[in-house]
Amino acid sequence: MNQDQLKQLVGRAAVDYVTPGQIVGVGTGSTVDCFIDALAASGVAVAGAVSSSERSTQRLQKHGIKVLDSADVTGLTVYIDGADEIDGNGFMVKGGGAALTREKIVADLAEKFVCIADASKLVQTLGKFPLPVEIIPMAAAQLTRRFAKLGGEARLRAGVVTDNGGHILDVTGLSITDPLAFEAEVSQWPGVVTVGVFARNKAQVCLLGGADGVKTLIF
Ligand SMILES: O=C(CO)[C@H](O)[C@H](O)COP(=O)(O)O
Repeated sequence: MNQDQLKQLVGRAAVDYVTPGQIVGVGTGSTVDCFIDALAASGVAVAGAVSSSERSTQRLQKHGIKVLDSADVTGLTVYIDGADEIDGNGFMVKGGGAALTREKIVADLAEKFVCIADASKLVQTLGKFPLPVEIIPMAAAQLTRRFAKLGGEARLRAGVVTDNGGHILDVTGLSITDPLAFEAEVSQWPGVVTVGVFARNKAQVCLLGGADGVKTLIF
């Protein structure tokens, strides 16, 4: 199976975590696109979705799934999203699609984060994938210096403006051995909107697609 087929496989598997009549939290990315399509095809009638991006909103609406504002809900049972990397504790790097800020906001509303990913995303230590950080543009130079002190090289993602009007730094060369401490530290640097380490809002479940089918990891 190629990577696209694995994404479709886990997208379909994630529908089992959605209950009819529920409001579901929906992430962003090509794997989530597969989930949205599978949900629409499944006949599981949800009451609506809280979406983490304009991209997912458009796809949900195209399928006739109602999109609610995050302010319209007090909580969500489940949030389904992909990841750029996930480790053996359910800690993730996210933001390859530049949607990390809204993803973290919607994930924070949910009782359970179900990560859907192909097996290439499972890593021992986070940091090989360039770490996305949404920032206020004015802080770019200072934040680049701060990451350099941690051994990272930050590059501005050219031509990208997020749904919130922010910019993205992609940081290479990091080895994130303590994701909770790293997230807490970087999150309080002035000019950081959201760091793409999801440790406080980690996954509780990962549906990992590989040659043998879908493996369910519980954290
Ligand atoms: O964090 C994300 C978007 O901001 C995505 O979940 C992540 O980039 C994975 O994307 P894909 O499913 O396309 O591989």
